[in-house]
Amino acid sequence: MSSEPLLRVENLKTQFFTEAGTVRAVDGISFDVREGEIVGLVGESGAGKSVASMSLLRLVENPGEIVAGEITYRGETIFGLEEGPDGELRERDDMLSNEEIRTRIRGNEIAVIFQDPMESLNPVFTVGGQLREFIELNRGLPEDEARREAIDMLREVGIPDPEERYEEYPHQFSGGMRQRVLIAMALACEPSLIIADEPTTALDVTVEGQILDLVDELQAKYGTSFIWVTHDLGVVAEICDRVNVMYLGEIVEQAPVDELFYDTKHPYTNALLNSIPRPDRTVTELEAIEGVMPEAINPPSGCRFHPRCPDAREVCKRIHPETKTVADAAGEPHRAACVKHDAFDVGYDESPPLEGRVTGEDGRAGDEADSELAANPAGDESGGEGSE
Ligand SMILES: Nc1ncnc2c1ncn2[C@@H]1O[C@H](COP(=O)(O)OP(=O)(O)OP(=O)(O)O)[C@@H](O)[C@H]1O
Ligand code: NI
Repeated sequence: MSSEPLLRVENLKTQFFTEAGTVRAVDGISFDVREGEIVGLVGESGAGKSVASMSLLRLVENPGEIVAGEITYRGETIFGLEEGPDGELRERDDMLSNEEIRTRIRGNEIAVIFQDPMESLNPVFTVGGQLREFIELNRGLPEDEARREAIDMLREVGIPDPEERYEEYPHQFSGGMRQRVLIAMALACEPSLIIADEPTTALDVTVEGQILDLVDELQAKYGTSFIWVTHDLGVVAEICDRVNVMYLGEIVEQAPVDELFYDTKHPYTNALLNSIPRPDRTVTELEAIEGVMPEAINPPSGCRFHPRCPDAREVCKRIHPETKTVADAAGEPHRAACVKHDAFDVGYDESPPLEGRVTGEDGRAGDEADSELAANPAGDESGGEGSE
């Protein structure tokens, strides 16, 4: 906490202006990444994880736009707005130009790894050739030196016989090996930060485990910081130091990884945890999270999670909670956006449970509600996960 973080994101908002309405994909998130740590960005599909990641390098495309917030990397402004003389918001003078982002930051300082290596690798060129060219362009090395470096990098990420594999094409590599190539490419310019957007999601569990081990190893060796995007809390447990849980464009819980798992403060995180297998729990059946995530065009009033939340009360429909520090996690703030915590003091304890909710043994009812609906706290927003 003492030194300035590597990357600081404050109140970032990114929206898509579509015919159906404004999609508030990222809606005021704040987090930071320190030197040498792996920070998780976790949440269900549509939570805004990828849009947040793309925003960090100003890669959001039309009809999307960053509309608010500040992104600072090593004291430099990647994004920042100020009020102009006409009262309108305008980009700050000290904001890096597109040219500076492209030549100085992207790849060299902050690299990105995406889920699908085939999108990042060109099928008609050899793997080695692509890596070599990337190194030549970004590090200004002569061809033979870049070639040696590329082979070293392939070896470094655990590709056997790198000299021979250098000459092969992407389709000759397995999914896991392709992902290793992308990691090599990301590492090639020795960036300080790598943003990895679900890079292991398409892989089988064993290969995923190997890649995560590799990342752990490389992270320790190079001291690279990572932002690791995933919907999988199992992955988070394996590699992250600190975690941000996203729901409908917002960060609803933020904590060091152990605190997130063992002292969970947000019901959504709890629901996510209940939906994965855990070695320290004997669950016979995995619980699916009730309901589906609503659209980011028209988010629910109050707490956006309230229609699916087992702890929701009337007050949750009205009050939109900011993310606040609700506990101390060994000197680190443990933050959550849920009014059931004392830090909010908005009358949660006195507030009646939401109408039509199953609240326990006595709350069952609603005469015309059939058993399926009554068993589903999310009511008509249900994704059809009725238990019987
Ligand atoms: N080009 C676009 N135009 C309109 N809406 C978009 C666009 N890209 C993303 N969105 C919307 O922004 C929201 C966040 O999407 P995002 O891809 O960041 O989710 P995610 O958390 O990465 O999900 P996933 O796990 O499926 O990758 C979603 O509601 C999505 O529909
Ligand atoms: Ni995504």
